Amino acid sequence: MFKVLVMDGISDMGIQMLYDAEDVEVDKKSGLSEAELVAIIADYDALMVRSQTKVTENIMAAASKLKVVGRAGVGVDNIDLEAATKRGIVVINAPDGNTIATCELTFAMMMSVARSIPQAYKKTVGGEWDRKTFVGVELRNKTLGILGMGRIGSEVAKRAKVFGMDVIGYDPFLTEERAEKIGVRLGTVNEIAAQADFITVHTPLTNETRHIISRPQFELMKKGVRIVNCARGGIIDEGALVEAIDAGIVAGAAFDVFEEEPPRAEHPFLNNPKIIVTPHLGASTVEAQENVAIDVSEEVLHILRDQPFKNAVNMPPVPPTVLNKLQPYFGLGEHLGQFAGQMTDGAVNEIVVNYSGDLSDVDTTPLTRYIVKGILANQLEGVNIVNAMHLAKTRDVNIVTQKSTASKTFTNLVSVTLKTKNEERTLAGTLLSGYGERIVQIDQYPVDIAPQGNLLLISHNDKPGIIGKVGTLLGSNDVNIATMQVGRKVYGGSAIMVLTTDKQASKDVLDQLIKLPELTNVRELTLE
Ligand SMILES: NC(=O)C1=CN([C@@H]2O[C@H](COP(=O)(O)OP(=O)(O)OC[C@H]3O[C@@H](n4cnc5c(N)ncnc54)[C@H](O)[C@@H]3O)[C@@H](O)[C@H]2O)C=CC1
Ligand SMILES: O=C(O)CCC(=O)C(=O)O
Repeated sequence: MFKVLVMDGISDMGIQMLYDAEDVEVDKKSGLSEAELVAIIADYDALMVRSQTKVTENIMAAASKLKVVGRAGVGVDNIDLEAATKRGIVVINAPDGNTIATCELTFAMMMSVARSIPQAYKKTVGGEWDRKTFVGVELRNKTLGILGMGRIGSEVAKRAKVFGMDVIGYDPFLTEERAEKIGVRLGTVNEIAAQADFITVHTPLTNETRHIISRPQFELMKKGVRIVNCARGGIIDEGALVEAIDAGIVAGAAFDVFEEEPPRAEHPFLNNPKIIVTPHLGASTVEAQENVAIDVSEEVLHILRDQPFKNAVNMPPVPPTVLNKLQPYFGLGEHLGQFAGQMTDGAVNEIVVNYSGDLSDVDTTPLTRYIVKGILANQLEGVNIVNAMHLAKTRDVNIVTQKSTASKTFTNLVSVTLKTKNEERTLAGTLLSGYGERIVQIDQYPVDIAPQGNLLLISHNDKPGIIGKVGTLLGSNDVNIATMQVGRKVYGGSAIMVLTTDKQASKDVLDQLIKLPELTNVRELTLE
């Protein structure tokens, strides 16, 4: 039974599938301190949060069973990604579910700041009928500058066009073609600062975007500009904004997010009549909360059940077309890794993976993760596809990936070479239509083995009668042979024998085998 801890009031409707799952037990809690989470987290296989809970290194360190942290939203700045990656904990988010909600809040903020709606409301309910103070501006024919033209920024741009606005966008990843398609002009941050009547930001908070709008940009701005931030506190320099309002440059600002949340009672935004604020409500619609909770619940279930998942933040994204092509090979990759890892002794210095045929024209990094996971799992505990590359790097294992266009015999071939100080071993496998995974080469020997269960890998000198001797010895020790493969390059030379057996041979049986004079090496391998 998997235990899932759901924090921060994530929508019950959205997590219904977790309540319905027979292999999952859900605990809902909120407002726990770091120490309280540290005390209980070891019980849980999955943790789901919004932006309130900070998932820190201390919490991860105590989370001995935790496989996944699910963020019901976009930004993962409340989760220590490095700590998660180190421990093989997958961090997933729900990037699509709250786009429209946040875009619509941005628009609501833009219109509120254009017409001073919150200020007018406050006066009216206070008994004043003031029709002079609140003369606003229209959006039509105004220039909107958008920093960050991803999901939310693009949706804001579309709506702004319908309102008759001229839109300038800045995003290092926005191509001219895409900008043209959305009907947006490209501009630099400073061009936007100089030309816009409204500026809204929709980037993540990174080293590049922190204070991307600060004093030098405010100094370029037209008098009367209005500023909106529904992305992250810190993208716009809060102190510089207050100065620009006092200097009469900025006519109004609307902020949903703060450098420190919740803001201190004496925060300068909270008593400034030109600044309207909301408590990080961008994603707070019934629809968005349901969407993100459904998306995250689905992914959490996939991860707990060892099924493929897509929105991992601490692993590079895999485009669906690539994933479709690679997914059938994940099992083969892991088995090749497990096999290769158990074929060698001593520390691995280098792993060389060669992909040929069908796999040579796609980014095979996700498949390499499975291979490396299989190899390291022989030596280390807690290896998974999230931390496999990281663990290899921290152990100075060099990973080399090669591609060759065609294999002479197979339409696809994955070969793995492990180099240690003393040896170099190679293994190759393929996916055969109708037969599934096959190992087709061990070192220089051609073989045909299904990589599963218990295997005995025997090196021997090719002599008449050796197969009989091995069979008799195993039989007399009640080890039933399921399949047997023999490979050799030349008659009478060195050869290998690979047996699959119905149960593991005991240490005693292995000792008896190695005493047979024709055998030079015996290894038992277990593939999961
Ligand atoms: N207020 C709220 O409740 C919510 C806030 N957000 C915030 O909004 C942000 C944007 O969300 P999405 O549009 O879904 O993300 P997204 O990833 O689709 O878009 C972000 C865009 O920012 C661009 N970008 C990155 N660095 C940049 C830079 N230095 N200068 C200009 N552009 C840069 C990226 O290229 C990308 O196109 C999130 O990172 C999150 O922090 C998201 C949802 C709700
Ligand atoms: O969970 C929330 O309400 C915050 C949403 C947010 O900021 C995000 O998705 O990045």
